[in-house]
Amino acid sequence: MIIAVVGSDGAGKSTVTSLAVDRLVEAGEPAQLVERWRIVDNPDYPATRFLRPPVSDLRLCVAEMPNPPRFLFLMWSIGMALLGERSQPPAGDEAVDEAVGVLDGYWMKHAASEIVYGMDRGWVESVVAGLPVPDLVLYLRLEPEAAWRRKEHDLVPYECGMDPDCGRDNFLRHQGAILSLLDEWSARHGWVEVDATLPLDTVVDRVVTAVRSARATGSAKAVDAVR
Ligand SMILES: Cc1cn([C@H]2C[C@H](O)[C@@H](COP(=O)(O)OP(=O)(O)O)O2)c(=O)[nH]c1=O
Repeated sequence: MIIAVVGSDGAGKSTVTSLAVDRLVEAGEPAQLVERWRIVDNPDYPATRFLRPPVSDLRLCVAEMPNPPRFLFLMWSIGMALLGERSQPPAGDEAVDEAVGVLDGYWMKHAASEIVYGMDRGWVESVVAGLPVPDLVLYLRLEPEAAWRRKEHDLVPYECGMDPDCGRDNFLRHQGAILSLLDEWSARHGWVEVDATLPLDTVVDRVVTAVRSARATGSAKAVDAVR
């Protein structure tokens, strides 16, 4: 089962996903955090051994890539994180149904961002349609102003319309455009919106509840549980 935690930059994807998975694992539940950079220097992913740490350098290299290679790299890396693990049980194994991969981000924010950077929207949407469809998407929704307050001192140009100075106006403009696309996809694909301005504990609780409910009852009922 695949559950994606998505949202624009600063919405809390990494923080919330990591805390939610920790909580599930501590409770003995078969949840696994899936994020793209786990494929680096990790023997569980033998086919990605050509990638070299540190991840901070890889991130810089990605930002320097031209499109469409950059977008394709981002989709390739999350696809590998999801599907390329050596220890994955064979398809059809019961464990496949039981295990929950909780994705930090998946394709959504990057696809939106690359469309804002000028990629053809129809082409981007066709590419992501070829990736595994999540059983549930939890959309941490945060307005750009609130994201700016969280991230003001921790920004990279990629998050700010490639403004090397990471200025406020460019951040707000770029993130506003990303949010519009995410809102549209959320409505179209039936994502479950979680108010990311709620206290962190509450947001984590909602994600944990949704994962448990999805495992126990199937994704449709998990949608009701989190609402
Ligand atoms: C979840 C959360 C994050 N933060 C901070 C932690 C980080 O410095 C920053 C961004 O969080 P992060 O989890 O990195 O967001 P994302 O992965 O969606 O880009 O916001 C808060 O201040 N409050 C919160 O409730």
